[in-house]
Amino acid sequence: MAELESKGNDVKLKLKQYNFQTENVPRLSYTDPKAEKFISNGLPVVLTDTKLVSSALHWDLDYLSENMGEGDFSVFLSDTNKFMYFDDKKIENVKDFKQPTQMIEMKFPEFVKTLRSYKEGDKRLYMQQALNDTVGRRIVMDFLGFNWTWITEQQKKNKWGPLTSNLLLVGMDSNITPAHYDEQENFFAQIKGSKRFLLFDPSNFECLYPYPVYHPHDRQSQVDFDNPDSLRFPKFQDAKAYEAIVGPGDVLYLPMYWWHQVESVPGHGTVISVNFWYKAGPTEKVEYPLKAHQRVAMTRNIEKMIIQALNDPNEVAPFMQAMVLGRYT
Ligand SMILES: C[C@@H](CC(=O)O)C(=O)C(=O)O
Ligand SMILES: [Zn+2]
Repeated sequence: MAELESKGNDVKLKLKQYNFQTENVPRLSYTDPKAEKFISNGLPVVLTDTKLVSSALHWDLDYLSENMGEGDFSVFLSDTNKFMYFDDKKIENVKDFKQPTQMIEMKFPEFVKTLRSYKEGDKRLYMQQALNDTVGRRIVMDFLGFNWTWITEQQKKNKWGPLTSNLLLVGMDSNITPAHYDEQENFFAQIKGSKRFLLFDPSNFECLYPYPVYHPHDRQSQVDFDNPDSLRFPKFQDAKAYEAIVGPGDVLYLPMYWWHQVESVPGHGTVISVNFWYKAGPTEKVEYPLKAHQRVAMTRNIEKMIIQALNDPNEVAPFMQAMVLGRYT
């Protein structure tokens, strides 16, 4: 991370500038009592010395090519540098849905070859694959070398559910995962290169205008950060952003329901990360006023009920308008 800090201003210059204000996410040692407090309060924090993935800091394209085994890896192709997630099981709900990316299965060496032969104008690539037991022995040893003692202690202390997956992310610098939220707790470990996170707490729901729950882009923001439509999304200008730049060895605690846009910092070549997604813990006792993430969960449940009851996504908006317009507005 020091290398990145020494170029602090350059990095800022290379990073896209947006019109919302940003505040820095704290960078703390995991031994700092404040760090544990942030995690237990569901607030983002960058932990600088957990050694969570120290056993993988030597990972690079050649090493992974030799040791990732014979399995297939999901590689997303995009005509732009944006890789917006979509749920293909929901495509049937939206007429003429335009897939923003194509996903192809590749062996790791083939992915590396394609990545290395990339030239301007080609489709950009982003591999996103949950680690599984098809990987080679060396990767297994590296994986077993993760700091499971610390992270399992965090899981227990915060009463999270089970670890659901470790997503391996291997992408080109400048790749962007547009703003979205996930319904799992996340320790995001950076291995090679750097990533900039723009984070928004769950109360920004009204400023980030997520797609409807039935939409393939459920949980993703409708707002194009590069060209926000202030007529359709007038509250976007009120969004309150936090910023974190993570480099090799850094771990970002990314709380469930927190919005994040993730930008691979230009000029660092291939960018490699592994995340640790944990199921939420048991629903805490409901206290009033409701917390923002509880309101988001409630909104989602109500939308799902209406979608199921009407059995036609096209009837949802008119139904909700009839319920609200002229009665609650
Ligand atoms: C996939 C990742 C974003 C990225 O690293 O491009 C993310 O959204 C997450 O870990 O929740
Ligand atoms: Zn995410």
